[in-house]
Amino acid sequence: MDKTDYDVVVIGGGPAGSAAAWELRDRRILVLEKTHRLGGRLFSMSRGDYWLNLGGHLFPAPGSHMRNILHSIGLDIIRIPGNKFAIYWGGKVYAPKSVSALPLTLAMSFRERVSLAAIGLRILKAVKGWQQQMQIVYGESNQVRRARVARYMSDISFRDFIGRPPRRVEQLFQSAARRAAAEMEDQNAGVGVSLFGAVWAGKGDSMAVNLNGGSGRFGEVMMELLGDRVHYHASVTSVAKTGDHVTVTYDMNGVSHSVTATQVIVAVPAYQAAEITRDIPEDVRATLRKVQYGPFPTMGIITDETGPMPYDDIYAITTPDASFDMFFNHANPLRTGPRKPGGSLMVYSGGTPAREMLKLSDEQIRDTYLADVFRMFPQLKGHIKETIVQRWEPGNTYRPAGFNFDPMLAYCERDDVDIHFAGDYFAEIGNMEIATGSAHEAARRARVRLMSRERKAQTSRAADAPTARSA
Ligand SMILES: Cc1cc2nc3c(=O)[nH]c(=O)nc-3n(C[C@H](O)[C@H](O)[C@H](O)COP(=O)(O)OP(=O)(O)OC[C@H]3O[C@@H](n4cnc5c(N)ncnc54)[C@H](O)[C@@H]3O)c2cc1C
Repeated sequence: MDKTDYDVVVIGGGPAGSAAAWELRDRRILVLEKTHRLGGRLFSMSRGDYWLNLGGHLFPAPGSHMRNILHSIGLDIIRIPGNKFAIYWGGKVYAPKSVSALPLTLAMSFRERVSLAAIGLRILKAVKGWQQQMQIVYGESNQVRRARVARYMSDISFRDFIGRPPRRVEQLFQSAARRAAAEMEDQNAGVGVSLFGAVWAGKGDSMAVNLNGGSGRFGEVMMELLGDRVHYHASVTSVAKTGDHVTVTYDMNGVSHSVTATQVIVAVPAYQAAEITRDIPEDVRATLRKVQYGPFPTMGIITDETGPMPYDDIYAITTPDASFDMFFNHANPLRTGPRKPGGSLMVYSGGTPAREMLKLSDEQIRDTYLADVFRMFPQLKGHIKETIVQRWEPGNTYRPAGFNFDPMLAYCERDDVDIHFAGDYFAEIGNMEIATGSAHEAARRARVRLMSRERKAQTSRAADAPTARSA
């Protein structure tokens, strides 16, 4: 085996690429990241007592890959005490103690109430089924478990599952479903159900924590720890097998570079992986191309109010009556002692409204979003200190009804490949846990393959070496 420049080259420095690199840090590694930072779609910026959040923010439960990595790189999580299923409806914010109280509390007609309760019961039953699929079965690999969860209610769309309720009820579910970055028609029923399952699990709520200091801390600390093993502004254009190694070509500051590696982990969104990776089976490339993503225009807001606000005890509000679908109060986890002045909010849209919103300029997006923020909370007028609009394309990945990911799963089972894949598209809906979990598996496969090739090289060197007698 000829010596390559690196044992492993990791492409993309989002949660998946950073996690893979961290796991393989004892090896000769190189991370190629096309932007100036690590963290990908986890992104926040420190602002005094608060942080301005622009990307992913809800972190998974103890025992998850993400939590294990946070622990090993010395980052703390903080609990989110606030309500996560509040609704802005007919000009009022409803934040009942239990999600089951919503059909009884929202102002609506009798017909709408009955419809909302009936769909709610059906979703609750489906969430129970989803939770069963999520259970860990001893002896089962993570990949098999994930594939099982992804197949849950994957044959029909969320729209078919919900049916055609009265218009106002439909708007409510439409807005909630857009957290998957897609309309109800476009995502399968399992995706929609998992969205409700993540926040509707009572004490077992699987997403009840934030990263202290903001989700951007993940990438910032990874940048410090991985140091010069990362090249920034390095946009990979090709990953190709050359003899017994892999050649990675990338553009950096307008100059084309090439490096060789024994193993490569491709940790970029699926459609980009399909474009840059040569020498993979055509059914795997076709599967990567079919993975769906929807955009998320997001706006982070720093406020400078000096007294309490009506949303202080709320973390998330679904907003069917606004130009955005979700409103988040990122200061909620910090409202434990005396209330400090100021705050941090975020709003975003998904699905069709997100695509429409992205046709506007940043200023137009800001003005449209702010008009609705003021309609919800007029107390905020005169207290907006800073806004930043972020255009996430891709925003999130989701699976449509009938999507078949089996070619990629079969490829991952093979023990004769040197190009591995990781990313949030390994699940029915994208999230940081899938990104880091699939990265852990890709890193393990790369390490096994490296070790086996090193053993083979050692054996052949030993066989070639002249023995004492023949010498
Ligand atoms: C607004 C928003 C809210 C979200 N909320 C949550 C949440 O609360 N909880 C949760 O778990 N998830 C959430 N997510 C999803 C989560 O952020 C993603 O699932 C996660 O970031 C995916 O990680 P990844 O590494 O697979 O991809 P990414 O984060 O997209 O990282 C990919 C990296 O690859 C780089 N790259 C791309 N192409 C190339 C190339 N050719 N060469 C070199 N580098 C390249 C990119 O610059 C990027 O850094 C949210 C996402 C958004 C946008």
